[in-house]
Amino acid sequence: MVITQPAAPGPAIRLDDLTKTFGPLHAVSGLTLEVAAGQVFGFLGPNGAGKSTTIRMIMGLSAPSSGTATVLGTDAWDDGPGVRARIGYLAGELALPPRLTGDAILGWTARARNVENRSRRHELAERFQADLRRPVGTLSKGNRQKIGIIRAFEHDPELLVLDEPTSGLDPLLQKQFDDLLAETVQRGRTVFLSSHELDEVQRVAHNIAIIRGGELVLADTVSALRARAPRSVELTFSAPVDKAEFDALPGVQVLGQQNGRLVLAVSGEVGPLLEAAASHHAIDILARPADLDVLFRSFYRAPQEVPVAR
Ligand SMILES: Nc1ncnc2c1ncn2[C@@H]1O[C@H](COP(=O)(O)OP(=O)(O)OP(=O)(O)O)[C@@H](O)[C@H]1O
Repeated sequence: MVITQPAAPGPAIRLDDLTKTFGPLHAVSGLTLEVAAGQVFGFLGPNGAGKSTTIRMIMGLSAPSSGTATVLGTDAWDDGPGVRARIGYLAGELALPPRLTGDAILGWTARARNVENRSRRHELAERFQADLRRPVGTLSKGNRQKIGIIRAFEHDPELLVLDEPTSGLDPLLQKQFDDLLAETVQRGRTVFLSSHELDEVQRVAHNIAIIRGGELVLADTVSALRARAPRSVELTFSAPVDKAEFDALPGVQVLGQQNGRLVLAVSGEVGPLLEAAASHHAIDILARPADLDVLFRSFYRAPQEVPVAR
C-alpha cells in the first residue's frame, strides 16, 4: 500500500528563473519570486512589461523557454489542466460568448468544474449588482467584467489569478471588490493580482512585485515600502529656523521654507526630526501619509534611471 504524505504547506506560486523569449525578445527574463499562501500579491508593471506572459506561464497556458512556474506545488506546464482546475482566473481581455446570458455562462463553467454553487453565485451577483439574465453582448464593459469576477470566485478556489480585475468598475463596486479580496485571504486563499493601478494595489496587497522589461525590479511588502516612501511634513515655528540644520537630518529633505514654515520630505524614522523640532519653538505640525505612488513611479521609468532592487 502506498501512503501519500500531505503536501507541506509551501508558497502558492514559486517562479524560478522563469524566462520566455519570442525570437530575440526576452518578454520575461530570469523571474524569481514567491507568493506566500493567504495573501494578496500585487504584480505591477508598465505596458509590455511581461505581466500577461508571466500569467500565461502560471496558468500552464504557455511553456517557459527556461525556468519553472510551480503553482500550488505542481509544475504549471507539466500539469496545466490540473493547475487550472484549482485556480479562479480572470483574464485581462475577457472574452465571453456574447449571445449567452451570465447565468448560462456561469452554469456551463460550473458544470465543467463539477462544482455548482448557485447560492454563492447569487450572493456574488447581488453584491456586484450583476445582471445574469441578459445576453452578455448587450452589457456594458463594467457589467461584463462582473460576470468574469463571479466566474473566478464562485467555486471558492485556493488561488485566484486576476488580471486587471476592476477595469470598468465604478468606485462603489471597487470597494465591494476590495472587501471580497480581504474576506478571501482571511479564509486562507491566495490572490495574485496583476494591475496597472498603483492605487488599487497599494490598497489591497500585502506584497508587491514590479516588473519592467521582463525583469523584476522590486519585490517587498507594502508596509516596508510605505516605511521607505517619503512622507510630506510641514512644521511651523514661532520664528524662522536654519533650513540647513533640518536638511542635514537623516532621511529629511527640505522642500521649501517660508518665514517660520518648513515643508519637508521625510523617509524612515521621524525621531531625529521631532527632536530637532522640539529644540526650537515648534507651534504646529502637519504630516501626510506616505505616498507609494511617488516610489512606484520611479520604478516604472526607463531602466538606466533606476537602481535594480532585488
Ligand atoms: N505571442 C507573442 N509573440 C511575440 N511577442 C509577444 C507575444 N506575447 C507577448 N509578446 C511581447 O512580450 C512583451 C511582454 O508582453 P506582455 O503582454 O506580457 O506585457 P504586459 O505587461 O502584460 O503588458 P500590458 O500591461 O500592456 O498588457 C511585449 O513586448 C509583447 O509585445
